[in-house]
Amino acid sequence: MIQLDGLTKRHGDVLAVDDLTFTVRPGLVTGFLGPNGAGKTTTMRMILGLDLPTSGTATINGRAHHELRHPLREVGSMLEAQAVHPRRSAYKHLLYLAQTNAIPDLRVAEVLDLVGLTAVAGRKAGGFSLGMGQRLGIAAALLGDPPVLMLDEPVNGLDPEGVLWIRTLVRGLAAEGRTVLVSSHLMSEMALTADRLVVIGKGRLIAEGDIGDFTEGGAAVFVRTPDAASFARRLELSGAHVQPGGPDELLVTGMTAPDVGRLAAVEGVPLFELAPRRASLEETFMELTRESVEYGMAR
Ligand SMILES: Nc1ncnc2c1ncn2[C@@H]1O[C@H](COP(=O)(O)OP(=O)(O)OP(=O)(O)O)[C@@H](O)[C@H]1O
Repeated sequence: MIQLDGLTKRHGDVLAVDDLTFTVRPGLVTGFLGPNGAGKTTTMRMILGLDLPTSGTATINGRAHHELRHPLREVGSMLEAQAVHPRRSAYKHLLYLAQTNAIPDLRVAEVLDLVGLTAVAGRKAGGFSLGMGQRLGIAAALLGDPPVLMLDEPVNGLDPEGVLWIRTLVRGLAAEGRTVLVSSHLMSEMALTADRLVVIGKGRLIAEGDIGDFTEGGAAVFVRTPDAASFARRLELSGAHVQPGGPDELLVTGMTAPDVGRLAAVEGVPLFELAPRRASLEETFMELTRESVEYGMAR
């Protein structure tokens, strides 16, 4: 479990992270979302003890990072900037990490296999493609078989096969009962990967909840009927909100699809289409972060 309590980081005039309090639970993938500059990386760096908070605390399974006896065995991470010596082979890189963290040498071969790098383990990491570099970063994160994992934008720049691989891996790690925090600005990706979302903007918590909560809020009902104008008036009299669409089309909010259908039946209105529409995660995210993005652009 990762627990943040009033976590705050100030860089001069910039409040990069502003009083963040939330919990990342085990057994789930938690997506950490926010527009560029929202403070995701800074938050992850503080959890990992790489940046000191101005105030507040971040703990991993109840302890601050500096209190962890074998950090790599308690939390694995991959931040955007990869610290790999370019002339060192993937195998040597992982072996060095293992030996400095009291992890058995044999585990290196295991994680290389897990991420599909066994065949290129002897090659210099400097010559790796982006996708291979990400796999090596993940191998390092998994080296200590940690119960907690944090990945900063792991799918950035990957091809579809790489994206699918990360998605499957991350879901598998959570299914094993691990705590998994994944940052991203790709809402569509999080919709497929995450169970829960924490959304931040301007360093502040904007929303937190199960993935379904983010799409249900904007639920609407699409209606196609030749009596659109009169049915719209009837719907509004019943308390729904109606937006006209194309010819014969209505978008109804504030009423469920079965209730719209029942009202049409009572009124004798022919329906050619009646379909619940969930707001996409992308739309909900844009709506939630509009203010912080505008603020960001005005700076
Ligand atoms: N070392 C630093 N010195 C000064 N300002 C910083 C420093 N690190 C981050 N910031 C600022 O803090 C804010 C949050 O940055 P951060 O990198 O954490 O955001 P992010 O959500 O990870 O964004 P991105 O998706 O663009 O990486 C930004 O305004 C950034 O410019």
